[in-house]
Amino acid sequence: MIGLPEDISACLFDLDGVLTGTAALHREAWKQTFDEFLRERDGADFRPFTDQDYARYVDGRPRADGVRQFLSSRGITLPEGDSTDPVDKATVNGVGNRKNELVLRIIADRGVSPYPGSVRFLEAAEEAGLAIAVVTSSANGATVLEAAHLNHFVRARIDGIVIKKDNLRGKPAPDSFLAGAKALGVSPANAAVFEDALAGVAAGKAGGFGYVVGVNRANQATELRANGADVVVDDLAELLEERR
Ligand SMILES: O=P(O)(O)OC[C@H]1O[C@@H](O)[C@H](O)[C@@H](O)[C@@H]1O
Repeated sequence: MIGLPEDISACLFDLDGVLTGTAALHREAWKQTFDEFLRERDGADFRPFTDQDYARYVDGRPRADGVRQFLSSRGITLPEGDSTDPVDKATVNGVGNRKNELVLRIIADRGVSPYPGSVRFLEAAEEAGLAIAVVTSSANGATVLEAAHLNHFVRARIDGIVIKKDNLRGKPAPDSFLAGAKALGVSPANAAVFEDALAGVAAGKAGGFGYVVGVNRANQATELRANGADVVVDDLAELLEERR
């Protein structure tokens, strides 16, 4: 009764941009980080980081992958460094640490709100007896889930910390979603993936999941379909309305 195929028994939700409005906060922190980096490197007439750069190279991917992918699109390669690098060090980790410092500050200042339509959908999924996992590339997944008061819906969480610890390939590879399905004890064919990022719907498609729901938060319905979404909605509550 919740707008999913009959044989779906589990839901794997991305977090930022699917359940909570935090994708825009990540994008803002990334823009400030990369623009500062490029200004420092190229001077005042640097080419700024755009929304399209975010969608193509950064959105949905683990932090370090986002740094590498975007910089490589500008012909820049940095040494990896390590997780203790200061925020002004020109390494993949240094740039990532700067972004994390900014995003945590933005989250603390503005707070985290869940999308009301997503909360309604979570309630309906729970009531329908579906198993629920959150699969996010963010190492801040636990903090965001808790701040949004959504923890009680979630039976399993695969986040950026688990991805690193278990050496999983980041989205668009399917590994994190496959780990989510495994944690819930369901096969991919019986699980639905919910994603707002192009790399995320691509991961759902690559993993052979039963249904991939693209959540269109950034005016990219066509791209979500092209990258693997079976259906695209602007808000998860639309799925509930379809079946009324
Ligand atoms: O830097 P974090 O919090 O570990 O997050 C990694 C990525 O997590 C994803 O959920 C976001 O879509 C990306 O914007 C973000 O870069």
